[in-house]
Amino acid sequence: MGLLDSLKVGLKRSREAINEIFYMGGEVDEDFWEDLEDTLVMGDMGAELALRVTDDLRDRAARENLTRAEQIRDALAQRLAAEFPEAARDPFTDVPSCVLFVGINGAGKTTTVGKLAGRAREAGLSCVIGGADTFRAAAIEQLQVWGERAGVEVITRERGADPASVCYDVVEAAEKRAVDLVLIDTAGRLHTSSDLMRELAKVVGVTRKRSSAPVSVVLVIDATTGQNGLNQAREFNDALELDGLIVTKLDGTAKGGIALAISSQLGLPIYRIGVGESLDDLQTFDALDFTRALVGEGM
Ligand SMILES: Nc1nc2c(ncn2[C@@H]2O[C@H](COP(=O)(O)OP(=O)(O)OP(=O)(O)O)[C@@H](O)[C@H]2O)c(=O)[nH]1
Repeated sequence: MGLLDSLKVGLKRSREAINEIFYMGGEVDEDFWEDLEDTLVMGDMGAELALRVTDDLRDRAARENLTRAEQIRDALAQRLAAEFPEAARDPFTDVPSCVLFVGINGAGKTTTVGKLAGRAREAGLSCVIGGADTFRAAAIEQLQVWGERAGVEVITRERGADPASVCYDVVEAAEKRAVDLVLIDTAGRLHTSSDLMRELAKVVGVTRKRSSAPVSVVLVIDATTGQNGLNQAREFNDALELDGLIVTKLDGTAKGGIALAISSQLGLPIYRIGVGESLDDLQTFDALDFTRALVGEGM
């Protein structure tokens, strides 16, 4: 199955809901617009965004005399795609670069670091992985497994070591060797835990200060989290000034709208999306491919 197909399977739930409106009668009338707005809200996009998109589309339909629902479908995909801010730079290919991965437990940080390390190797970039999750012994082991899989060295310290000083060491070692790409995994934490968020702010501060390569702080977010994902992202952004997002588990039962809500509301680009658990299941984000998978391509 191609990566785009995995995404389409993952977004099936949202697409089916949207398909229903398009198939209902075919005529664009007041009910159609109301159903569209409701469906977008139900798909986790948030009420404000759903209203804005529906209003714009309604104007366009009037202007261009689009009277059949099918004509609206691609206009909807285009309009939704326009909500995603574009990345000014790609921290995984514009090297040298140092990237810190943050997020709640189980979001997919370690898996994503492994996948990206594999991609970097394939692209002929030199890469090291930093293990700043010294909280759990199992986390260090898991990262080492991913490092072996990707053929990339993992630099870490013993369990309980100060994560900020691990980052300092990793960046220093990488700079001595003129490594292109440094990927640092951090311990998962709840956005509501202020002590752990302060610790993370220190990790970010030390890394930004020590690294001569640009540092990007990337929030890894599980697409199946639903509306709570927006609160999470807001808290991480307030504490750390995020640079962008990686949205995982879009092959699962995600509705997908949450990716749009976060990216659009916080003005954060999506660098990659995760569409499975293996090394190859990572995709460069393309806004229009994503929104077309979300709204379907018609008959
Ligand atoms: N289906 C699917 N599963 C994923 C994806 N990314 C990660 N996972 C799975 O999600 C689970 C958690 O992934 P991890 O990479 O361990 O998450 P983490 O954020 O490092 O977790 P902590 O170390 O607890 O902070 C694992 O079972 C992964 O295989 C994805 O894109 N799709």
